[in-house]
Amino acid sequence: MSRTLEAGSNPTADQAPPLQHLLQHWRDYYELTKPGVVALMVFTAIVGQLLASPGTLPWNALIVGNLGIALAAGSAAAINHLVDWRVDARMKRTQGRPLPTGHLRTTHAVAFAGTLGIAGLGLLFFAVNPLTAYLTFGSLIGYAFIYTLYLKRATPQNIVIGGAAGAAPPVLGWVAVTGTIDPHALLLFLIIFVWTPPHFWALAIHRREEYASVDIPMLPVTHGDRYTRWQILFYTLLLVGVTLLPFATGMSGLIYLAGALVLGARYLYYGIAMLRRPEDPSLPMRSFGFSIVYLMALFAVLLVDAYLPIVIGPFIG
Ligand code: HEM
Ligand SMILES: CC(C)=CCC/C(C)=C/CC/C(C)=C/COP(=O)(O)OP(=O)(O)O
Repeated sequence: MSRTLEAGSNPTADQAPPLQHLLQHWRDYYELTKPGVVALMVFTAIVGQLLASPGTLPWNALIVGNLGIALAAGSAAAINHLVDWRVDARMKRTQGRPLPTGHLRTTHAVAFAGTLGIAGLGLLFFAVNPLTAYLTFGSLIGYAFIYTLYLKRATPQNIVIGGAAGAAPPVLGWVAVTGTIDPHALLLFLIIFVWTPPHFWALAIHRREEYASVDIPMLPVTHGDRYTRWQILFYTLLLVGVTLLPFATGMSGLIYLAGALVLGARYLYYGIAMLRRPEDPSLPMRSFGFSIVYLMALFAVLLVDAYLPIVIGPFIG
């Protein structure tokens, strides 16, 4: 077996005492947590928290709650690296990760994931509220085990179903403040749930050959490039419809409506362009990049819409 296929063969990782080992390899551990993804998830959780408590800052949920959610999500991401390291070693995009390269041993990664998970869920249970801890635990199991271990390898609908775990953070944030599941929080869940397929399938089109080579049944592998592009357009249209719901239900106002329409129009442009110009190899990854800007901006606009009147209210009487 080649060295890149032996997870955890690095001798310096073996011998150093635990603290020194952590300091030496902090970058590898950091990478295990998928920090970019977790950062956006925490942002959506913050928006959930601030919408749950207009006008007052829910400090405990903001600080302890988000720390707990980030630790649990980082733990789930590290378990995903552990479950997938053999597959990751065979795909160009992922072969430089800490486990396939042998920068970290699997036993160390197991200890790291376990510590993060217990710390995160413990914080949520004891210092926030039990319901937030239960729901976060469900999301962790949903992503790390149900999606990664089973769905990812079983069906091209893997990311549609598995997307539920990644869509949970605004609900987790909301529950961290109120202790109950609010229908408005479920609207935010629905937005991320419907956003996930166009987010991921654009990347999957670009990486179709890699997924095919490791027998992961992503939609472009099982149903082809063109069918996936139509599905992306279908979900983007659905997304534009779903993003109107916060306005339609009176949860958000005109600032949000304008932002959602402008962002939705841009996202639809990518969906249509990908169908009209299948020969343009740059479009799928540009659409993937825009999906991240889109979600960040949409949640930022939700916040601006809710807080602008509170912030400028005193100045305009
Ligand atoms: C099942 C659901 C999801 C799947 C399959 C998925 C898949 C992916 C993949 C394959 C990448 C590329 C990682 C790389 O660059 O190697 C990625 C990046 C990213 N995803 Fe997702 N994603 C999902 C859900 C989410 C959710 C719910 C969020 C946030 C709310 C999110 C935010 C991001 C961000 C911010 C990046 C860029 C990370 C970076 O460049 O560091 N994703 N996603
Ligand atoms: C507790 C809680 C909120 C949990 C959420 C967990 C979480 C970090 C979800 C991330 C979703 C994601 C990046 C999926 C890609 O996995 P992949 O295996 O398809 O992608 P890869 O090939 O890049 O690893």
